[in-house]
Amino acid sequence: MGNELEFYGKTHSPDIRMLHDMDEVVHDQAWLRSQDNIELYYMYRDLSANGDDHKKIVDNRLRYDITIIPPAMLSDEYVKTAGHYHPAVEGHNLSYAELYQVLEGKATYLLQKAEHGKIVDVIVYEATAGDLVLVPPGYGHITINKTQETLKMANWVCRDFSSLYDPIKKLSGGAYYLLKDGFVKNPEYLSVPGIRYEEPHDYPEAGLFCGTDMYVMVKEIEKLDFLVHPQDHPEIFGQVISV
Ligand SMILES: O=P(O)(O)OC[C@H]1O[C@](O)(CO)[C@@H](O)[C@@H]1O
Repeated sequence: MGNELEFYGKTHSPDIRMLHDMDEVVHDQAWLRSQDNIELYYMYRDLSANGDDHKKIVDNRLRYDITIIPPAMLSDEYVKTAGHYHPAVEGHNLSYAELYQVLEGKATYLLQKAEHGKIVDVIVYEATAGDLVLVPPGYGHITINKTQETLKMANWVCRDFSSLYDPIKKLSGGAYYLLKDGFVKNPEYLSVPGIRYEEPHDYPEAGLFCGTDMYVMVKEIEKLDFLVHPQDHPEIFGQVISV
């Protein structure tokens, strides 16, 4: 109770990520073991403004979610999502992408690309309200709220797959932890490159612009096909795929 979200006049209840759902990925394990199982963040999945929109979204194999992450410290670490990768699109060695937009507050997005068991790229985006961040194929991702404000963000993603949590759980979290003093490498990873900091930007090829509520893409939903068929969209993924 008390965590409902209003979206276009309808009330939605969240899935709640609890602290002990995150046992494997929290930096301070001694602290974690002494803690009660508190609520960390709230996921409102498969939202739509009305039945027509919902049909369009489902017919196009998409999903629109909102996630709310209140400020919190996990001992010395800023609150974050559990983190996951996406599976490969059937018949291709390219995994599904995902598009985020910050609605309120500020987000730190950590993206990491694994190849043959090694991390070959780490990107961090600092995003504020209106900013878009695309998680390209091949990248696992974690969202961190390092502020004192609640973070509210939305995502568009293909609805036909389950996220892969094990690769990040097995290595006790992402390639870096964001602690009070800044990013520190996770020693469980054998070799990790330095962080590349990138700025959120528009994706004009897909009609996506920072500052415009990306839910409105439901009106031209075919432009989000790059989330369902990334292999057909070198105009969006050409550069990142070749990193
Ligand atoms: O699944 P995690 O790593 O807890 O992250 C939660 C986020 O992932 C999503 O499931 C989409 O990837 C969102 O609903 C939510 O923002």
